[in-house]
Amino acid sequence: MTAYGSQEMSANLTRVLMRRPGASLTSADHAKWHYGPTFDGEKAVRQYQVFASLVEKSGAEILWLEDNGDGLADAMFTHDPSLMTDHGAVILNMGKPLRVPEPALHEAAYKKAGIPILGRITSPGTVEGGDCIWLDAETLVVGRGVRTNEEGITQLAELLQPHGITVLSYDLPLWHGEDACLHLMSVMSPLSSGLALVFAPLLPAAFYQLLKEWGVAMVEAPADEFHASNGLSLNVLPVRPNEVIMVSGFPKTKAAMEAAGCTVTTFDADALCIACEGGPTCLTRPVLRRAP
Ligand SMILES: NC(=O)NCCC[C@H](N)C(=O)O
Repeated sequence: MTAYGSQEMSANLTRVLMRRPGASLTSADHAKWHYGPTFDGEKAVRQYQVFASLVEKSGAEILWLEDNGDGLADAMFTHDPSLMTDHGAVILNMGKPLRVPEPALHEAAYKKAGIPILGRITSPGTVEGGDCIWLDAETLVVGRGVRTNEEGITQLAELLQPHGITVLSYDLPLWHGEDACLHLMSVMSPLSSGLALVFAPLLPAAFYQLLKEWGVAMVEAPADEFHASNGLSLNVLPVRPNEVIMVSGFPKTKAAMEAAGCTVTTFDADALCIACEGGPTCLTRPVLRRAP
């Protein structure tokens, strides 16, 4: 099956590229990878298994990349090295130097699956998938920050423009610095086409105004849980519109989404997501999202 296509963020998750963590993660030097004090490789692998079973249970087909000990601990965050469009995959170029080899793994997986490659971002351009959010199928919003630069955004816009896609870009704050991970998806998680979970204080102001103009209803992520989770309380994965998977331990954020009509499933991820700075969306690269 070669099905692909995804120019939206919350339609039914039908096919997804994921990498099971193994030796590369369990042997990772936490200081080198900027992993926090709750990092525990073996526990992270167990927590990942629970997460993967939730994705499987949602009905999505998983295309697996395996961790064969290549040392790429962050490669489990498959959201970032490529972007899927209705016209094929865009192979991105990483802003975090330790992650530079990862896009080649995605390219090989897509070729094996018979999914066409639409194009590539090349140096000095950088774009990471976590900085890209489809507002609608013709509008991609990109966060310019430590991981995604102006040259990368220009390349991406040129690649997508012939397909009728407009790229809008906004500056992200530095927040915890160049070594930490702050993507556009760190401050906004789409829940359905008209609803998003946001941490407004870190949203680019003009992007916040655009969301209001487009009539996107915003659920505010409670600040205390956002800070306590290193921002991961906000990173939630829709498997269907208004049906999401999130990290456990943040009841106020969960309740806020439920009050907005969402069904929320949680899993424990202190050693995996909180420590490694990436949540459920970051652990998945949607290959096909299909409207219900
Ligand atoms: N899309 C995301 O926010 N991905 C999280 C990636 C975390 C990883 N440790 C990184 O620093 O790139």
